[in-house]
Amino acid sequence: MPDTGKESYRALNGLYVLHDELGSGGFGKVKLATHLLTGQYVAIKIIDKKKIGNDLPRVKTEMDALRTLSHQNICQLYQYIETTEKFFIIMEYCSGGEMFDYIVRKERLPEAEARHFFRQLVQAIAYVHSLGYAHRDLKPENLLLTEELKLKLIDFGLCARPGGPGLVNNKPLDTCCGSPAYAAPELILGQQYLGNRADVWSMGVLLYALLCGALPFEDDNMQLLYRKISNGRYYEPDFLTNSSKELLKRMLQVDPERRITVNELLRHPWLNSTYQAALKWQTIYDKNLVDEDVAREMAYHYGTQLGTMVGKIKEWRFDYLTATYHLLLQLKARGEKFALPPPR
Ligand SMILES: O=C(Nc1ccc2c(c1)CCNCC2)c1ccc(Br)cc1
Repeated sequence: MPDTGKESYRALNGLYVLHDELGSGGFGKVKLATHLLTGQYVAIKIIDKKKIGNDLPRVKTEMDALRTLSHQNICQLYQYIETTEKFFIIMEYCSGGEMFDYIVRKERLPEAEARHFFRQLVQAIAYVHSLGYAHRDLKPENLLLTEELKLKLIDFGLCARPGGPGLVNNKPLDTCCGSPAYAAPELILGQQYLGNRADVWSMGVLLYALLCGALPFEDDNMQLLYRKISNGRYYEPDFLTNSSKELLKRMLQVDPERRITVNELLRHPWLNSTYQAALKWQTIYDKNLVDEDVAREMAYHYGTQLGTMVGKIKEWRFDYLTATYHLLLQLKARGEKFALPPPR
């Protein structure tokens, strides 16, 4: 009997039910699924080991990053299942879909709306860099939106990690990666580059896309595209305000030494105008703090003491228990009732 695919999904039996496909990335497909115990939607990235071959290290890189990163603007890892044939990466479902589709639908965003999203991206990247990571593949397809139009960063398959091949913070990196249209000049020229500064360039390309509904550097011919990026000259539509033009100029500096840094970005007037609170980039989550209401509901369901359940949650094993905790916490944060069935 040919493998209907069902067999290789048996690791999900009783835990998740799969629904339609949400997208297929470089690594495999992402499917919508239901987490059975809570009835909540999740996104499951399914990676076939045979198909990724020697790209396996990128999956490990992403998993290491996702285990460490926990931030309000980063798509949360819930659970990770490895079988002989597949990886199942169970993630937060972002029902608003990709930022790419959002921009296409609206053509371009008014400055205030672009600011609403860009502030969240800067917060996510400031947090990622503070832990010594660089994302290195920033593009609209890797920015997802929740129902409440919160921004969530995904796809750390190309990120540079601390102590990896060439550190991130002000240490040279030499692996070329990411999507050319968003890639920094120093990166496409194959020079050694700093992950943090390359991310700022990509964020500049993203800000241009948000504000203009087009890319600053575009050409079907790869060589011509590379030349445009290396020259760093781009069209400034008349509808751009002077402050937007000034910020784009600071971000799309060909010389990484002259490019604005993330720390300067956090304080830039363009990001902070019309907002009282300065950008708070730190994570709102504390791995040592477990929500007691959620833990109590889980202790009831699993028939354990509250203290025992809190201890189990704090192990952060990214198993079904971790997924259940995050999903109940999300329900509580949305002010919805969260209850688990009584112990069997
Ligand atoms: O939620 C995700 N994608 C998604 C959610 C909703 C929609 C989309 C993608 C686009 C397809 N149309 C429906 C709207 C998602 C979550 C995590 C990862 Br990794 C990759 C994708």
